[in-house]
Amino acid sequence: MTGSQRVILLACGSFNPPTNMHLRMFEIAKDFLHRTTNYNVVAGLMSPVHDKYGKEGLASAGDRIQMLRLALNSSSWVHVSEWETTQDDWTPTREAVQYHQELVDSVVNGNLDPTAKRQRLDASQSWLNHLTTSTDPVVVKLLCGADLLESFAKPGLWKEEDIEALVGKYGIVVITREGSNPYKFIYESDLLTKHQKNIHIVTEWITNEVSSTKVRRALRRGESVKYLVQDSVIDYIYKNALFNTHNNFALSASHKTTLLSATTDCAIEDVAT
Ligand SMILES: Nc1ncnc2c1ncn2[C@@H]1O[C@H](COP(=O)(O)OP(=O)(O)OP(=O)(O)O)[C@@H](O)[C@H]1O
Ligand SMILES: NC(=O)c1ccc[n+]([C@@H]2O[C@H](COP(=O)(O)O)[C@@H](O)[C@H]2O)c1
Ligand SMILES: [Zn+2]
Repeated sequence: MTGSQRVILLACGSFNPPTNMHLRMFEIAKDFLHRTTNYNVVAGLMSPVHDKYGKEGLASAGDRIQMLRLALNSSSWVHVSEWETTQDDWTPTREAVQYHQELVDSVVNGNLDPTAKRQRLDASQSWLNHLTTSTDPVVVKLLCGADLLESFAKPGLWKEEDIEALVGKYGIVVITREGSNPYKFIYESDLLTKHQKNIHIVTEWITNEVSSTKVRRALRRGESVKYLVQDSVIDYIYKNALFNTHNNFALSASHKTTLLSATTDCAIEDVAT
């Protein structure tokens, strides 16, 4: 794309576990940006939150990274960034965006000597490699659902200067979610209205209200989550007895996930009898 601005979409979240909608967000946002702006989306990154985020029922970062890797096997352009999980503590989202922007700046635009560049590329992620085929600048934007945008209003949750940096300096791409009204939310905020040009609202018409919470609930109850989560992720969850699936362990050990997911109800009866 000539004259276009290269963009990386960075989604921060728990991904506990990653659902198909987490993956869809990237496809929806990319299509929208290519249709309505001169952005060229060159990569997507999923940045799982640190264990110390402390959300109830949060699987370990190691498990969440493995699940993301499995889920992203089918994507040619979205990758996992482990950086947040390797820090000593939880990282505010502004810092996560800033880190990735600085990393990209140093490798794509920076004046690093070839050895330092090599080290940085080796130490980091393969997604950086293909960006170096051009010296056109790359900007990192936060990709999120409307609930995350609306959480800006929760008292004490976000620093004002972080919100200002996210919308003013970097930019946000927001996917609508059932029950959200991001346009109204922006209208009611002076700060967001000031930076409206940098907030891209993507109305998702093919709505899918899957959430990790609902998936965990279904798993806990031994219900099928097939077609909500990638098969490879379901396998991983059962093999590692995540999200209280150990209650259904006999079930998982004796059945292939595909079979299990399609026939959970009968399988439960089989095991019980
Ligand atoms: N169905 C969805 N539609 C739009 N955005 C979504 C959807 N599910 C998740 N997201 C977005 O994905 C990002 C990561 O969210 P998160 O890991 O909290 O997923 P979640 O499904 O909301 O999980 P939980 O139920 O545990 O809060 C957030 O920006 C969130 O808004
Ligand atoms: N002040 C902040 O930067 C801030 C506050 C709350 C959540 N977050 C981030 O939002 C993401 C969403 O997490 P949830 O799973 O809680 O919806 C996480 O990556 C978390 O780090 C950031
Ligand atoms: Zn959430």
